[in-house]
Amino acid sequence: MSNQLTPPEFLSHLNLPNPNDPSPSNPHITLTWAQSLDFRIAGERGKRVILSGEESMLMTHWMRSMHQAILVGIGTVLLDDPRLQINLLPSSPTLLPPQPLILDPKLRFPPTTKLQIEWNSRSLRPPGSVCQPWILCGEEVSKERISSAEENGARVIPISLVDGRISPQTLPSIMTQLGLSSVMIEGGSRVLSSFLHARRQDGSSLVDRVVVTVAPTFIGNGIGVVPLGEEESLPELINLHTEIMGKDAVMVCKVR
Ligand SMILES: NC(=O)C1=CN([C@@H]2O[C@H](COP(=O)(O)OP(=O)(O)OC[C@H]3O[C@@H](n4cnc5c(N)ncnc54)[C@H](O)[C@@H]3O)[C@@H](O)[C@H]2O)C=CC1
Ligand SMILES: Nc1nc(O)c(N)c(N[C@@H]2O[C@H](COP(=O)(O)O)[C@@H](O)[C@H]2O)n1
Repeated sequence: MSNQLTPPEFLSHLNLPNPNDPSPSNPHITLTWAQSLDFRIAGERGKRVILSGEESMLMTHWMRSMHQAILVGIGTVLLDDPRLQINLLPSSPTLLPPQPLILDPKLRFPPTTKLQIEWNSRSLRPPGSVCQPWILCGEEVSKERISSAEENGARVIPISLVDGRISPQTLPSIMTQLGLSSVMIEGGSRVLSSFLHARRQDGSSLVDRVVVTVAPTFIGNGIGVVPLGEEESLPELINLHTEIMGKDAVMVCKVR
């Protein structure tokens, strides 16, 4: 746990909405990941790799605390079993974890995940220090399956799918309905790709900021930042700030 009481100053480049403002109509979207020098975010068959050093991992927890929600795809939940907590930050009643949102079209979310187990044992923890997992699934998921996930302690939000997926363009309105004004999207590969490619109706990027931690490591065989074949049409990024954090370089960018 860190003794540093405030987030790294360069995170002001995220340009987040004031948390005291009522939910804006366009919730803020930050896309973030940690990658190797060879554009990988995980090892063979999706095995989790710790790429971030101590300093940049701490920065990631600060970013989590600055957003109202944190979003990952079900692929990441099944492969990494993440906690999505802010456990590296000093304990303080003013530092709260973000609301976890899982994109899970078929509602595969198992009751054995750390996210679920930690929520179900919340009475053992300080109030507000753990959030209920909220799962966005397809409307066609059976009532039985939804009831079962809810009985296990998750909140399930059925929404209409586009090509079998939760369309990135629907996320802002879902977030507004849920009263969430900012989200940090942490991956994995397929989710990063669909949001990097996503545009608003006026042609601008759906994503407000991209924060990339680059670790001086080669992974070789592994999972790319975006799936194979989806690299060609990636948008151009405009660098707003680069911070050296320990062994890593952290870049805050805008999407052109
Ligand atoms: N180094 C890093 O920063 C991170 C690495 N990872 C790695 O990423 C890997 C998991 O990536 P993936 O298998 O691609 O899983 P993923 O986490 O991207 O989830 C993909 C699933 O989400 C569903 N989905 C719903 N809406 C979607 C949308 N709009 N776009 C894309 N998918 C949508 C898909 O149907 C699919 O089942 C793991 O190996 C994990 O370790 C994950 C997060 C961060
Ligand atoms: N910032 C960062 N650096 C890495 O090296 C990583 N492997 C990740 N992965 C992301 O963090 C999630 C797990 O975090 P917790 O254990 O819950 O704190 C993982 O699922 C990825 O989303 N991130």
